[in-house]
Amino acid sequence: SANQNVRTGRSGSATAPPVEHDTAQKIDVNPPKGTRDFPPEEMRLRNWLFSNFREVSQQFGFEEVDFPVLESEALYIRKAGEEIRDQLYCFEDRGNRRVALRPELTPSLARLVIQKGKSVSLPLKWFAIGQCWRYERMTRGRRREHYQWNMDIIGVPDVTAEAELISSIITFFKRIGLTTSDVGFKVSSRKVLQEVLRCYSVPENMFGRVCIIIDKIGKIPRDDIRKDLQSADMSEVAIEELLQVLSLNSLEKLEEKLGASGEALSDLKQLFSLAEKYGYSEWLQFDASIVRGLAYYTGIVFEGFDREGKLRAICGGGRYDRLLSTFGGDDLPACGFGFGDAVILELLKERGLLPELNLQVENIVCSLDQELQGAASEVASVLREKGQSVDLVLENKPLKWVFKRAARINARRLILVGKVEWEKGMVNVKTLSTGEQLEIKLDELE
Ligand SMILES: Nc1ccc(Br)nc1
Repeated sequence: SANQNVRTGRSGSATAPPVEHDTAQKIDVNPPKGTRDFPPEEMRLRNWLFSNFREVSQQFGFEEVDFPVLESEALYIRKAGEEIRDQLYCFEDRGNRRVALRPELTPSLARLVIQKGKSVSLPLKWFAIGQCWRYERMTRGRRREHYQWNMDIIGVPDVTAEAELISSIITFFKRIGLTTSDVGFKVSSRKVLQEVLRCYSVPENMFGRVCIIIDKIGKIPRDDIRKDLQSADMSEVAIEELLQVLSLNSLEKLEEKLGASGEALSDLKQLFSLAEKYGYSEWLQFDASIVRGLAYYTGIVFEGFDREGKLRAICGGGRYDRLLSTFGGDDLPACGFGFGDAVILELLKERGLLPELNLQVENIVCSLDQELQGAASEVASVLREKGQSVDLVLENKPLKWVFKRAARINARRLILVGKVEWEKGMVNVKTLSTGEQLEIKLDELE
């Protein structure tokens, strides 16, 4: 309290003994392996990215949702051998519950939709921006967390939903200055795979597993792909046929291979026709090798890629009509995508499209002597009540220091509270860009 001379730690008086603290031990000031801090400059860039995610989602009429970063491990235990399962950041909590840091948002969304049940009217158009985790042996030095933007449409069985989702991502790309010469979408349908597997009587319960194996094409040696497919009960002939179909990159060739009656072809034809109507056909290409690495996709799948081919997929998504029933809910048609915060920033950096985002404070307020500090606080409050931003100088600093700080925070005005002016109810206002200096009555400040 004011009348005691209690040491407050750093600046207390010499008389009282120092407050005892835990014995100092040097801690590692870096964040845990694979994780990031967001100091102001990085946080401005992240906020810029997320504002664009959010504004596009709202422009498409989507509502924002979020879920706990910690979920029951059971949400992610799928038997298809996915990488996401191998890298689950999971543990047993103090209540002996098996829990996991979410590796993706879609299972949480499915859980919430089931929880809401009949109380929500369809279709649901929800979006979320959430941190997702994986525990990867740091041998590969990759990140263990990233932020993902998701948009999902629940309750629409037609590919009109997928067309709308792709349109929203293209809108986002255009907003941040990317064009179809920078990025594109590879589009296919898992029904292509399904139709081939059925021709060779591969058991339905192998479908998810085969998809995960196919997704590794280009990432592991071709012979390993063949071995994995053999282990999924596929014959040599079936494997050959499958690998041939996966190399198709035109709907005409797909029709020659699979015939004109299959759902895969009709879905894809409808999607490309809708793309024409949206005006984004040039952004899409059919590529039968696209299956995506999540077991629950059942129909159209797509991924955004950089045309220079230097980076990993920018985003990806598709239809997952069976996910809800795997959680014991009633099946509902569903589709969505995930868009990570890493590759897009690498791409923008490479294209020289990262925005210049500087701190901008309208006013810096400073008293010219110690007994006017209270007056300076009064001036700051008056300006803040008018909705203006104010950096109030809190200590007795030389003017040279104040001008330096004003430049660093890009202040528009410097408000000086001096004894002579203050006695007349005035303050000294300096417009920093022009150097113009005025004496203004406090209640006329705006
Ligand atoms: N699923 C997932 C989670 C975290 C990171 Br980093 N990458 C992928």
